[in-house]
Amino acid sequence: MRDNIYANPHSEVKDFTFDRSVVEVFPDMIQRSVPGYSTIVSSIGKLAKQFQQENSNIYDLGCSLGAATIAMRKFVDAPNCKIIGVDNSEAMVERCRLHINAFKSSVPAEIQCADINDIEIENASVVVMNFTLQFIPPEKRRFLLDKIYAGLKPGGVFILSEKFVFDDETINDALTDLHLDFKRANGYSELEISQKRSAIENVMKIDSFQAHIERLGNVGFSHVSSWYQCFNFGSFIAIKK
Ligand SMILES: Nc1ncnc2c1ncn2[C@@H]1O[C@H](C[S@+](CC[C@H]([NH3+])C(=O)[O-])CC(=O)[O-])[C@@H](O)[C@H]1O
Ligand SMILES: O=C(O)C(=O)Cc1ccccc1
Repeated sequence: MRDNIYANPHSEVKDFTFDRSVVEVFPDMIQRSVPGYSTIVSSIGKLAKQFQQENSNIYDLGCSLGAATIAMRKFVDAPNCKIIGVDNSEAMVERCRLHINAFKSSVPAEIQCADINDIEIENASVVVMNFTLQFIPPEKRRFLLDKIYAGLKPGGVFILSEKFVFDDETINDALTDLHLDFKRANGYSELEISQKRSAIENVMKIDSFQAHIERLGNVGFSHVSSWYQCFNFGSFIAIKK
């Protein structure tokens, strides 16, 4: 279904939530809003194959409808690997379970409805946060990343995709303009762009590209790099020694 949630004027633009109305249009919304999304999702599947370890867990934190989980199930083939998807939106989890069950795979996948700040991360070869950290309160991010690092096995990988702000204002303006043109080219009106920006401004707090790199190093990851960027969106890999 086409995302037209902000196509008409809202008398009051409420803070964005991943409710049932968003779930209904989510594939369209994220495809038309996040540049490079489908490339990132399919590559996450290939990265999971590169870093999979037998007898381990693979986490998809903030899984939404399970796009990254489904991509990983296509590539993961190590013995006794289980994918654990977690999301705190009941509407997302309900629909995600239907999506996962619609794809035949020998890789077990379990979808939990929970707050990722409250769950255990253990025996992990791969942890994915595909555009999720930006919705976690900033003061909770470091503790969550420390938990992810502690729960990863040696040689494990953390894959983190985010929207970025850039410290250099000239660069930030240029890449933001490219993103807005991307949305316009995908059929969003100025009204939709403006109302969506208002809806997410209190609930989606983005960090700088540099802050992500520095924090991942401070958390303890031995190898950290950006592996994909499209305008002001992109993805990092961080590998535990
Ligand atoms: N504290 C939390 N605990 C659990 N889930 C949360 C929390 N906060 C937010 N979420 C969930 O994180 C997801 C963010 S969307 C991820 C896309 C997906 N990864 C994809 O690859 O398609 C990104 C976007 O829409 O831009 C939503 O499903 C929230 O319910
Ligand atoms: O950054 C934006 O302009 C977005 O629209 C990102 C987004 C995509 C999907 C759900 C919430 C936010």
